[in-house]
Amino acid sequence: MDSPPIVISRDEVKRVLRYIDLIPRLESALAIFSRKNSLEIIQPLRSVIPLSKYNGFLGLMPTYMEQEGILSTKMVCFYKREDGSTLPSTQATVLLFNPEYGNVKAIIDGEVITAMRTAAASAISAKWLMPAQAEVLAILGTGNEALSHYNVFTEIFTFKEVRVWSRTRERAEAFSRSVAGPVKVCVTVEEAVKDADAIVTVTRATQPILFGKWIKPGAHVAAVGACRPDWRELDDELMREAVVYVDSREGATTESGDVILSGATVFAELGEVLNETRPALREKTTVFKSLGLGIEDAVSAKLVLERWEATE
Ligand SMILES: NC(=O)c1ccc[n+]([C@@H]2O[C@H](COP(=O)([O-])OP(=O)(O)OC[C@H]3O[C@@H](n4cnc5c(N)ncnc54)[C@H](O)[C@@H]3O)[C@@H](O)[C@H]2O)c1
Ligand SMILES: O=C(O)[C@@H]1CCCCN1
Repeated sequence: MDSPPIVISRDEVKRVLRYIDLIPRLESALAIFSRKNSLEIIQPLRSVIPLSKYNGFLGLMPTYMEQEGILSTKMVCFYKREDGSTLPSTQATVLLFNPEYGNVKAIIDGEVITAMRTAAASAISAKWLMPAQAEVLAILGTGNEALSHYNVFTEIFTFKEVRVWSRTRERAEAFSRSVAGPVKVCVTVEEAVKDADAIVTVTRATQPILFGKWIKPGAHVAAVGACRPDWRELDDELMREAVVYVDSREGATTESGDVILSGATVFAELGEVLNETRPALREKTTVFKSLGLGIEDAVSAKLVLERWEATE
């Protein structure tokens, strides 16, 4: 008889998932994704259901990676509203199936997976696109993604200064106190990004908060928020003048307000850089527009299950 699905909680995911293991799996998955071979990967564009009454969305992210033996679906709800709820604004669950028979092997909390795989993808973009001698990191936003980005960027790079900006000084100060290393609290976005080499935008803004005129030529921006076609974090000048990389061309041209409304040209997918079919123009100002991919959740969930089984 088949065994029931294993249920892996948020705390267990946090216990077993490590960037050092996750990053190589993501690099491999992004590279496979950009080869566009349906024998290797089937990952349709995310279906998104608006939850208009609650100012939110449900995204469905099925993925099949035949050679890796992974069949999964992430279901993610994300909300625009700010009504003082203590629940996270992005909540997710990942189902891992046995592709041979269709039985569910594991039901895995997706909150930490989402935060860590998104931050790891941004870190991979920075590995290839950030200036060689990067000294200053600026993080715009102080939520879950800000924390995961702080963690991975300070784990794999060495910055002389890390800055943070939030709409209120209190939130930026609380973020600065919550992390292990020193973080400079900035009162304006302009102050935070001045001469920064790497900039991470992880807000729920729907209008531009980051303007090209403030940015040092050659800086790298990992743009993570603004995941709807009418939402923005970056202004037209930045989007049009930077070299724009994305996780998925199809995703970016369907879901990203920063890409669609600015009319910017997408230069390459990150996976194409990893496959060396498109160049990494590190010396130019670069934007990595991240929307999030089912394959990232698929390989993360498989890794979580492997580590969980190994340590149970
Ligand atoms: N690209 C991806 O794969 C991916 C994955 C997860 C989340 N996201 C997106 O990243 C963003 C951050 O996610 P999170 O989980 O950290 O959210 P969060 O709610 O934990 O944090 C959001 C941050 O944005 C700030 N904020 C809210 N409205 C703002 C506004 N109008 N202007 C400036 N700042 C504002 C909040 O104060 C907070 O600091 C969201 O837009 C989310 O949808 C993207
Ligand atoms: O890929 C994801 O998980 C996210 C969730 C929030 C909105 C954008 N995409």
